[in-house]
Amino acid sequence: MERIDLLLTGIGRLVTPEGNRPRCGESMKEVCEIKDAVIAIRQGRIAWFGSVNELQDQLARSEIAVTIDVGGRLITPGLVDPHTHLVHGGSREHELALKRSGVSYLDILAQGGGILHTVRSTRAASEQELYEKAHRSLNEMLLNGVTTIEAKSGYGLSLEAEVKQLRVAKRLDATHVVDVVSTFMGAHAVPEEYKGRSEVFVDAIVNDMLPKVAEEGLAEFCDVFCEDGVFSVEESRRILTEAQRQGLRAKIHADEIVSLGGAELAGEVGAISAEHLLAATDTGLAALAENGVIPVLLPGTSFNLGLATHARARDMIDRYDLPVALSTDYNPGSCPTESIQLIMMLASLHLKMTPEEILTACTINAANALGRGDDIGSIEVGKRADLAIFDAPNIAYLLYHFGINHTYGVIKNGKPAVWNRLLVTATEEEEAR
Ligand SMILES: N=CN[C@@H](CCC(=O)O)C(=O)O
Ligand SMILES: [Zn+2]
Repeated sequence: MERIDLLLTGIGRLVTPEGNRPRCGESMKEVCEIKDAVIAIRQGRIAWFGSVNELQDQLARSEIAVTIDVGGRLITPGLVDPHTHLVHGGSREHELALKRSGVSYLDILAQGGGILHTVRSTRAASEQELYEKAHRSLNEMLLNGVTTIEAKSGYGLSLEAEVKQLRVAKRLDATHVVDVVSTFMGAHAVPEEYKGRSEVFVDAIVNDMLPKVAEEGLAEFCDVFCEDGVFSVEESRRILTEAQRQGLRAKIHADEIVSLGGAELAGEVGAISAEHLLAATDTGLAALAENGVIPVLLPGTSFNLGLATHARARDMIDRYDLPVALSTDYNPGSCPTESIQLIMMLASLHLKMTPEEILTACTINAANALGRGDDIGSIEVGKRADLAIFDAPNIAYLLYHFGINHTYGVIKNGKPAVWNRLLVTATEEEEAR
């Protein structure tokens, strides 16, 4: 007899992209769909899955510890959110009136607000305060069906405060059921004490911060806000190549507002992903395609900033054969939402992506944007049993019925982490600490 720890039955529809690699262009639409499915889980991983009718022999040969009937619901891989600014202090609702009166995002930053406001709040917050705030956000994400996220630093902008943010992210990864992948983003803005001396701040990033982050293993990735008035292409190149030399993989906030050449740089340095890309040129998109860079699109940000333009997802998929990923960009300024389901709806509305493309973008392509395509991002034998269970008949319904949370349950590492819409793991482990 084959031992099975958990058997999920009564799956009305199982939908998943296939394989471990990023799904490019046309192939983003190809998902595997199984009606009346079952999933067997052993030691936190998928043992086997498929149509219940075709698995009768397998079922008869199994010794099943626990069976849960999911009542005809929809199951997908656990969603992956590959671009968040999870750990930060404070909030910025006071900037709402300014934004509504037409002051631009970059002007608010140039006036010492925006990211710099959050830098002041983050520096002033204790590690415990940052931890508790981020923990609440992680719960929201989990309740949305998310099982792995990326978290960037970049609101410390000093060695001490960046390390504080990254330590909080590490602690969350250890204590919270959602996996947290860390990115060092010391080059998020030039802090006030370095105003007009960005080259000196870049020296501090390269000579002081990066070595500390690399030595303590505080982050896997390094990101730079390559933008007009923030970090130039030359400065971004210097930081990212130095980060790569020290063992971190490159990510770039590229061509978000101005066509600066961030996408071209992403291609040149062989970044794992390039994010935003609203203003990316054709040359930039070609550079991503030629160098296997994953475009991570953040439609919540263009929506919340009230921009008339959106990232060219259709061109990326149809003309450049790119593997588009989607993310919340959760942060206190340009996109204060943890809701990946809202982002999925906006990807349908503004980016004109199909339901299948959106699922692929939020699972296997997002997993690859974090270098984790072999372990998560699809329902596959041997992969981690991270699953989202939705109160929906099919994936199109998730985009159609908007503004609500469709998640009924979440299975993380083979165990229920959300059930009947409620958190079931208040992480006993964490409480014991
Ligand atoms: N654009 C730069 N960074 C974030 C926003 C950070 C903030 O406004 O606090 C982003 O990805 O949108
Ligand atoms: Zn961002």
